[in-house]
Parts: sequence; structure tokens; C-alpha cells
Amino acid sequence: MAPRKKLKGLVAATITPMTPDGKINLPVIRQYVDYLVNEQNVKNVFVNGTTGEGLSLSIQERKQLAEEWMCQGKDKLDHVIIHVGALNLPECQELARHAAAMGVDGIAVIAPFFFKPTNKDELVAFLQKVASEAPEVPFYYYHIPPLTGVKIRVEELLDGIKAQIPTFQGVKFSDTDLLDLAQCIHKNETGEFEFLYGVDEQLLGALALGASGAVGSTYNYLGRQTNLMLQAFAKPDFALAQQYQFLTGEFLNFVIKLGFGVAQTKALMTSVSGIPMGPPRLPLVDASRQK
Ligand SMILES: CC(=O)N[C@@H]([C@@H](O)[C@H](O)[C@H](O)CO)[C@@H](O)CC(=O)C(=O)O
Repeated sequence: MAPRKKLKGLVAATITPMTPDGKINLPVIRQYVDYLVNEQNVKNVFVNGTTGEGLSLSIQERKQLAEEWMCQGKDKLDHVIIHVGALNLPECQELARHAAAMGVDGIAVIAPFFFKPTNKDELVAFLQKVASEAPEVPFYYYHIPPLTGVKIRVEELLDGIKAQIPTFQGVKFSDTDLLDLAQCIHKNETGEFEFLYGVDEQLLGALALGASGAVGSTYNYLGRQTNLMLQAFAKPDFALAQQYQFLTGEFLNFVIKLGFGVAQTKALMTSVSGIPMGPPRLPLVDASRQK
């Protein structure tokens, strides 16, 4: 595998723009890229994940989105990571091959969550079959137990992972179990793996433990502010970093009480950025129509 550029800064978990009648709205992605780069100072994206409703899209739609992000992000974005996870292996493999052919900067895979892996070996076997379809592409395991119900500890998964998945690059860690995260980072003495944290309201805690970066939905519209938190943390000015984390926390605490998810993220991003993100796809319902 060729030496790769280092992933620096925040990664926005992209929203999938849709038209009012539920089709993918590809033409707005150009404007979306410019908004992230120029208004939020965010130059990395994670496409077709949770926020992007990846598991609610057809394979064809996922490919089109990946292609559009690669095309519009050329010379503007630093890293385009494509989530290629699905409930069945052939679709994951097809998406992995497609992403590899486009020269993406990374692929990520969620644990399958209908028939679930029950232990580390089953999970690694599944991930390995996907990763091997893209042998030149850095591979991330996307750990999000609140949604998948797959609670296999990442710390366990890391043991011997490189031997089975030579492209293994790290983990997108979307869980509040900071003990597991800490154990992973502690094991990663040589720093060969990246741990990208995915619970935005707790990012500062993860940074203190040594997380290498962050992927999240709020960086679409709070990227500039969160970048200030990263700068304060790096300085180090912890008191200032805390103030930024408290601000994000106050906002999320308020909206979580009202019911916060992908539908609300779409509505929020539309009003903050002016880019029409449209409604979510069923079973999610438009935030403005919720009773
Ligand atoms: C469950 C969920 O959607 N988590 C978000 C967070 O960014 C989340 O929206 C944020 O922390 C607010 O709770 C991300 O981890 C998801 C994500 O990165 C993705 O869209 O793939």
C-alpha cells in the first residue's frame, strides 16, 4: 500500500441531500463541499454513514453519492472516506470495490446487525472479507453499538488485527464507552492506528484520552466552533476548550430533549447553511411533520 496522507482535523459525517419527493439531490453536493470547506473549515468527509442514511439507500444511490463526493471534492477536500457497510457481504464487497476503483482515502464498515457476529472472530472474518476487496485502501471499523447492537469490545478486536486485515487503519468509535476507547489507545503504543471519535458532545473527553480525530454530524454546522476547541486543546488551554465543549453540550442537550436524530440534523443544516437537504427517507420522518 502506498504511503498515505495523514488525516488531520474534523471529519463531517455527510447528510444525503434529497428532493421533496425523496430522490437523491446530487447537484447540491458541489455547494455542500464549498460550504464545508469555506464556512466550516472542514476538509474531510465520511459519506453514506449514519447521518447520510447509508443503510436506507440503494446500492446504486450509494455509488452515485460516493462518485459525486469524489468528483466535487477533488482538489478541495483532503480525505473522502466512504462507508461501505451493509447487511450482506456481497453488497459490502461491491461497494468496497467501487470505492477502491475511485481512489478514495478510506473505507469503513459497520458490523452487520440483523444476523449479528457474536464474537470478535466472527466480526473480524466479516470485515476481512470486505477489506480484502480493496487491498490498497485504508480500512476503518465503524463501531456504533447503540445502533447495531453489536457490543464486541474494540480493544479485543485490535488483537492481531493487522495480520488479518493488513489495510486496517483504525476505528470510527461512536460509543460512550470511554474505558474501551482508552484501552484501545493504550494498546496503540506505536500510534499505527487512528481512533476517530463519534460522540460529538463528548469529544473533549476522548481527546484527553488520546483520540486522533473526530467524525460527526455536528461538524456540518458546528465545524468552525469545534475547530476552535481543537485549537484550544492543542495549545493547551483546557479552560477554553471546556467552554467550547460546554457550548456544544448545551445546544445538544437542548435538542436531544426535543428528540434529535438524522431528520433534525437535515432540517438544522438546511436552515444554517441554506442548502436544501430535503426530507429524510422512511422510516425516518421529516422533522417539521413530526407530531
Ligand atoms: C448516532 C449518531 O448519529 N451519531 C453521530 C454523532 O455525530 C451524533 O449525531 C452527535 O454526537 C449528536 O449526538 C455520528 O457518530 C454518526 C456518524 O458519524 C455517521 O453519520 O456515520
